[in-house]
Amino acid sequence: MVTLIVTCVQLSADYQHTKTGIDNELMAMDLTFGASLASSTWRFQGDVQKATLTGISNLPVVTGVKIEDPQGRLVLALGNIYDGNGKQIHVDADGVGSPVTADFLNAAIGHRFPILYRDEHNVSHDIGSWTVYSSRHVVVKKVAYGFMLILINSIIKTLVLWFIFLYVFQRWLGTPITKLSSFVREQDLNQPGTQQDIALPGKKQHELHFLADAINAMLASLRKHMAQNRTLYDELQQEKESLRALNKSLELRIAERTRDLAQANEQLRLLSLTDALTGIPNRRCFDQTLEQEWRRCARNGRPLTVALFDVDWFKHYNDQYGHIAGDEVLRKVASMLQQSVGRAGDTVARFGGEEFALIASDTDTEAGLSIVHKMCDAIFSLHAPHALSQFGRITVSVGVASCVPPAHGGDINTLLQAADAALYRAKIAGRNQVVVAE
Ligand SMILES: Nc1nc2c(ncn2[C@@H]2O[C@H](COP(=O)(O)OP(=O)(O)OP(=O)(O)O)[C@@H](O)[C@H]2O)c(=O)[nH]1
Repeated sequence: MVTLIVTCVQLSADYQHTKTGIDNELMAMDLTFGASLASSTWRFQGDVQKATLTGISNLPVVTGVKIEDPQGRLVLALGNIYDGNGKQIHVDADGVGSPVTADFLNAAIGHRFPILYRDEHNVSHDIGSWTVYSSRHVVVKKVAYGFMLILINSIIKTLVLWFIFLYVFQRWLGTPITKLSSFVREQDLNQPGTQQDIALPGKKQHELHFLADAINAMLASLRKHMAQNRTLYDELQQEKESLRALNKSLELRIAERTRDLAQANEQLRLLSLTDALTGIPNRRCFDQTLEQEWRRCARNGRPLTVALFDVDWFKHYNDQYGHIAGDEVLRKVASMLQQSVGRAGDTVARFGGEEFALIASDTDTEAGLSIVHKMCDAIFSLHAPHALSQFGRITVSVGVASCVPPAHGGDINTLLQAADAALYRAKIAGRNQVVVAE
């Protein structure tokens, strides 16, 4: 671009210089041809005039020439001239004029000179004027050659400068920058032990050496931080492993504790349903079992029998043998009652105090009586001495009640009350006997 601008400036100056030169040449023509033209015009020597004009028009800088009389009328012309109307025309050797296309290059530069003839008395006569023309085309043609030289010169200079610049750039900048970028690209900070620095050739005196030093420092810092990160990462992994192990052991302990808790709950549940003194189901268990069996028999339309056992004259027994002995008897009675029930589904429970109860599902009165008698016989067979009893041993009175629970409604308490009423009657009737509810 700079070359182009410089060339244009140079060309413009050259154009102006050439134009001035042509102007000067045209101006000087009057000195050369003025006298000849004045003489031939004064003497009306048309041939000489024409020959002179042909000679003038053959000059390289001249494009046209014309002679006019003192009144401004065209006398003789050759080449491109302006006529009396100011129009540009071309006059050939035969004096025939033809119009010329007006354009920038054809625009004529003319110089008009008076034709003065000095006679033998040294008197000056104005006998007309002559005008010589050149054009921009002539100037451009002259300049073109110079322009070509200037252009070629500029191109060669530019190319040489470019090659020098490229060589210097490549030698001092391109190669080191490529080396630096390859070095940075090849660095793998995740590979410990590949530590190396970059060193540029030459003395450390220009910016690229400073850049290389900065890159080396930066990489050293990055490597140091990466090593620290790796150590931290390893520590974190170890922490993670130990946490995982801890978590696993905690899970095992929780599972163990959960199992223990479930066992403890089960034990508690069993304890809450077991009578502490005798080890057989307690009153709560009796109530739950009776309710379940009541519903089951109601669904199946099956009979259900309940029996209430009460140890006879037990207050007297306690009084006679002591409370601890009384506890022992209660344990024996409970154990015997439980052992003597026929089926696994029958439930014997401590009803409260010295009272026990039997639940026999799918059992009518007759079958229930059979079981109850068997149980009473077992108690009687214990031969547990009771000095204050008329039977001399521990006996029980029993009230038995049976029903088929209704599918809807019905009241368990009614059945229990019936059994209790039967038990009361057994007591009234003399004890050690079984009474069936009415
Ligand atoms: N040793 C002992 N005695 C108990 C227990 N529970 C209740 N008793 C006693 O059992 C006795 C029951 O007496 P009562 O209700 O008068 O009846 P009974 O003396 O058996 O007379 P009848 O039932 O009419 O034959 C009371 O003295 C209670 O203290 C117990 O767990 N252990």
